[in-house]
Amino acid sequence: MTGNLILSNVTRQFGETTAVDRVSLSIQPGQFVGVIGRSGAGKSTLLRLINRLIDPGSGSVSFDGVEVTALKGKALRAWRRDCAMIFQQFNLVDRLDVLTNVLIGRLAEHGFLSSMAMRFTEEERAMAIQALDRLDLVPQALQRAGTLSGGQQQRVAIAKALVQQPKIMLADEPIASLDPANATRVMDGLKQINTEDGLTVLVNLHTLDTARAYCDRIVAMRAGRVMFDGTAHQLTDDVVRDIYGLDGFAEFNEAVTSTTARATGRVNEPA
Ligand SMILES: Nc1ncnc2c1ncn2[C@@H]1O[C@H](COP(=O)(O)OP(=O)(O)OP(=O)(O)O)[C@@H](O)[C@H]1O
Repeated sequence: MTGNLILSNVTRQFGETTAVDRVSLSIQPGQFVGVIGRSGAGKSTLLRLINRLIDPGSGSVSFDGVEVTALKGKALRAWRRDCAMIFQQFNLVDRLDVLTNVLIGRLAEHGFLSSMAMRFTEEERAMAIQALDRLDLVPQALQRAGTLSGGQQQRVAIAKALVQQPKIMLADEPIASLDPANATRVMDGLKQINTEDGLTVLVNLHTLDTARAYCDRIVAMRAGRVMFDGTAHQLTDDVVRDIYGLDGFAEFNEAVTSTTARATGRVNEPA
């Protein structure tokens, strides 16, 4: 098993809009990949195509040589468990405690009846506590999720994703609604898991400085197309201006605090 995720010429339209336009990417196991782009660039659609929340109009998504777009029934459910997804709005059950929210990540392993009864084994509880410990959330384990800060809730969502024992972690703008301090803790949590477990992480981001600080590889999208695919070092300010124009550059750079290395980037012209 290699853990290679390969997208070939993936396209998805919504009416007249081509949300994702002939995207080809090959993502090796253990990479920390940031997908950047302005609102509407196709970032969310790309992640949803990978975990099959939506289907492509054409093209192929494969993982370890298995065609993901052809999966059905049990195999599709297994794939959704293998590729955990984290959302901007956390997707926790506010009235349930943190530990139970994390355990919900195990439900894909349960049959219908034990899911309904929310019965979990001691081993699963231990796994959930361990995941919470990695994200510094053990003291909050019995607190209602809705009473936590946004950053803590997002870290609970990461713990919940971890107990799914995924092969790849997808995060759709996980820090878009957080203040900088909480955003840093969430990104640190993702990076720690990536480094310690070798788990592939694919994360949609709005700001350049975050992508440059955390990602081994940055994919920049515009109007559904991949316009750049390279390292943070290669994604110079000049390259960003080429792709997004001056307005886009200013928007991306709102949160930029550090200066950027001046290296030569690779820009793919749209076909
Ligand atoms: N379910 C849908 N129905 C119709 N149009 C859609 C749907 N999902 C996405 N789109 C359109 O596809 C394009 C890409 O949207 P997408 O949400 O993937 O972009 P994004 O880069 O994630 O933007 P944002 O940062 O605002 O979430 C947009 O024009 C959007 O309006």
